[in-house]
Amino acid sequence: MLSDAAPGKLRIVHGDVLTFKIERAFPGSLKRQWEDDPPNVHIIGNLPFNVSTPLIIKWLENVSCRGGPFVYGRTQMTLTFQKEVAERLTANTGSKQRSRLSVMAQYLCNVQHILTIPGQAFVPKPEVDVGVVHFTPLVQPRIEQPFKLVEKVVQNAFQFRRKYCYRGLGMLFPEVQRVESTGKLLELADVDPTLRPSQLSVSHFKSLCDVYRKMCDEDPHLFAYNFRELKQNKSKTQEKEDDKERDRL
Ligand SMILES: C[S@@+](CC[C@H](N)C(=O)[O-])C[C@H]1O[C@@H](n2cnc3c(N)ncnc32)[C@H](O)[C@@H]1O
Repeated sequence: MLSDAAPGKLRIVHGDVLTFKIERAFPGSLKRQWEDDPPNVHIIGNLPFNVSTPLIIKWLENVSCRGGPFVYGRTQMTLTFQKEVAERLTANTGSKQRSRLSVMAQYLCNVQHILTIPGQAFVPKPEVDVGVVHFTPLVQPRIEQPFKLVEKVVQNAFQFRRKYCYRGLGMLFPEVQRVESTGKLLELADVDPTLRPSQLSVSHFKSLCDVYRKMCDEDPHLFAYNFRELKQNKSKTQEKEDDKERDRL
């Protein structure tokens, strides 16, 4: 009905936004250089919350490698999220909502929480309020390291939210070298080990990622070390042991 009302001006594509190839959706003539003003392509989305959160992670990774919607340049996005997620995306250093998402979004984009729409404005009314967030990719990311490396450092740092940051960052390293390597990382990055994860600024994360990158270059096995995976595998092994024990009884 909508496309009939605007012939030639509106094209409706039925599909899954998570797999849709936006990079092929618009004419190549719209492409701009990364350093130029944003292109005449704007992504606007009001998606279910279980889609919008994984999607923003995917699109942030696309920003970092200038892929997906960002083959057109610094494509702007205006997206809705559960209000709490919108607050996390835009949270400043030191605030209660400061989280992994804040750092991942803010190192790559200028992020603004434009407005909050009360849940009752929608039919059917969702359980939560809705935050509208605007993203403009930065010409120069605040951290110039691969997305996966930044994600790993940030994820580990926020692993123990209430503890000093050295606790979470320590999990980047195998147990045998943990104390020494964490000390070296924090010292070379000039980061106070007793800051809480929420007190770490993007520029703290930049130093941490740069030093961690050097440490990974020196030790090729380091990046593959994953404390979380080990923990999961350990608990699976423990589960199996428990099952065996139960069978014996
Ligand atoms: C909150 S409603 C918004 C409806 C309308 N766009 C608006 O703003 O009023 C979310 C819409 O996202 C659609 N949707 C859900 N999952 C999707 C996906 N993976 N890809 C594309 N659309 C999806 C649903 O069909 C639904 O129409």
